[in-house]
Amino acid sequence: MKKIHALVLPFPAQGHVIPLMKLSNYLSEHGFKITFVNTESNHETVVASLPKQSNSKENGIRLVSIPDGRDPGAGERDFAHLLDSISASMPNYLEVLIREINESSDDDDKITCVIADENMGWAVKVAKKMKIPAAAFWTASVWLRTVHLHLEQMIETGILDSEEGVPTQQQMMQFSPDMPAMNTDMFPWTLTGDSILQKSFFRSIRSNTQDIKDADWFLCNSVYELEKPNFPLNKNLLPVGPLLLAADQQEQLSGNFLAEDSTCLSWLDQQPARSVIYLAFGSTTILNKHQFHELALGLEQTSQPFLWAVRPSLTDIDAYPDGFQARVANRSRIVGWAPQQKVLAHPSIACFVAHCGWNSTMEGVAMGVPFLCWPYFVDQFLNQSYICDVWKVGLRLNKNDGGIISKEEFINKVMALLADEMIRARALELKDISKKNVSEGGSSMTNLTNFIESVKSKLQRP
Ligand SMILES: O=c1ccn([C@@H]2O[C@H](COP(=O)(O)OP(=O)(O)O[C@H]3O[C@H](CO)[C@@H](O)[C@H](O)[C@H]3O)[C@@H](O)[C@H]2O)c(=O)[nH]1
Repeated sequence: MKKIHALVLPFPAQGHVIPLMKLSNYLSEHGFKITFVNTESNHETVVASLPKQSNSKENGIRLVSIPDGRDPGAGERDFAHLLDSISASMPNYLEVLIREINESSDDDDKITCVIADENMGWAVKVAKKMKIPAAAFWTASVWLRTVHLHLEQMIETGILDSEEGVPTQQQMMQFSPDMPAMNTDMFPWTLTGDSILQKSFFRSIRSNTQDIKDADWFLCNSVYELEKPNFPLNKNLLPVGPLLLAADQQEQLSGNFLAEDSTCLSWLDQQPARSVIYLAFGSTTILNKHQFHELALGLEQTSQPFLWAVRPSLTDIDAYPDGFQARVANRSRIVGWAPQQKVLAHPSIACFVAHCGWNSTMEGVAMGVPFLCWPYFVDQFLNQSYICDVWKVGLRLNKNDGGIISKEEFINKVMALLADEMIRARALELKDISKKNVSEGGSSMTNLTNFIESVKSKLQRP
């Protein structure tokens, strides 16, 4: 029988590379050979942060790269330019890569299936043109995908301007009677804080949503029970989440862009059960100096131990209050990049102060940890609404009139969250639901197994 060789293509951002790498680890352990395609700039960071002993070939995952089409030295955060150059140049680079691999391989080694991030929906078209079966993979909430699937309808009915996706007026939208109504000002592409980016983002969402339509399979990193009302609106979408790194598999690749600082795990071992506040803001959040300073003071004034992931680009290097680190040294750990999944699973963690990126949301839910929500942009406000209003496993932090989450607000909400037994109980219920889904016979696990079988059977057909 022909071996399955999947080419996996994430959107080139941390919150996309990680879940597709988790999926790749799983598939490689179930007989797939994986060629994982990064853009050239991300390739170096992913390879550099691999554990020294890891050998991606042995894992069955080969890391390769293609250009994203931007000039060398383009700004890391110039997302608008990135979105435009991806759609202009990457389809061609991808086609060339697939041809090169197939022409230099024997029959058993040719690419037999493409798994593309839906944010790279054009890759489904490339695969189809080359007569290769394709799966589309959605990395965010199904709720967000529902909104995207309604874009053309909202443009036709005049709710959205077709150029920039700006709502023509503020109004409440409800896509399913069993979901909360959302104000049009929560549409993620309008929450980028930059009109050029908004336009590119909207254009990219529209074309990707069209391009994925011919995919053979649709997968997402979610859990059926958590997003039930959205599935009837997302035909054929199979939830396979929460995707996690296997706790006992040291050899799995993480896809991190920064090296993990695992020294915090032994520090966590020394802390009392359910005592530590864990704070992490994903890969793109930026806190201005004033906000960061205020948060640090708030942390100092709670008497709780805390573990804070402060990536180098989170804030200015001199944003800490004078003497802060020395004053909190005996009850805190600050790391550049935490081994987040292991941290959230640790019994000493009491709560998760999170920016509500979808991966962090899924990981926190899977580990049964209550959330304090600090959304920054795009879909994170929708995810906050899930956490606080739908699942009821967390609390919101509100900004003051100056646009800042004050230290008083932070302290009050941390204390309220730690004392809230209902939230704690509900978080444990969701943990249980998530765990069942990814255990043998659970719906996510069954979907993954069926996907694998379906890919195999497609390859056997002449
Ligand atoms: O110190 C850290 C901080 C984060 N992480 C991991 O990094 C990932 C971060 O992903 P996510 O929580 O989704 O945040 P972003 O990186 O901000 O993700 C982008 O992509 C997501 C998925 O599409 C969107 O939901 C977000 O809004 C978008 O910003 C997660 O797996 C975390 O476990 C670590 O391992 N260590």
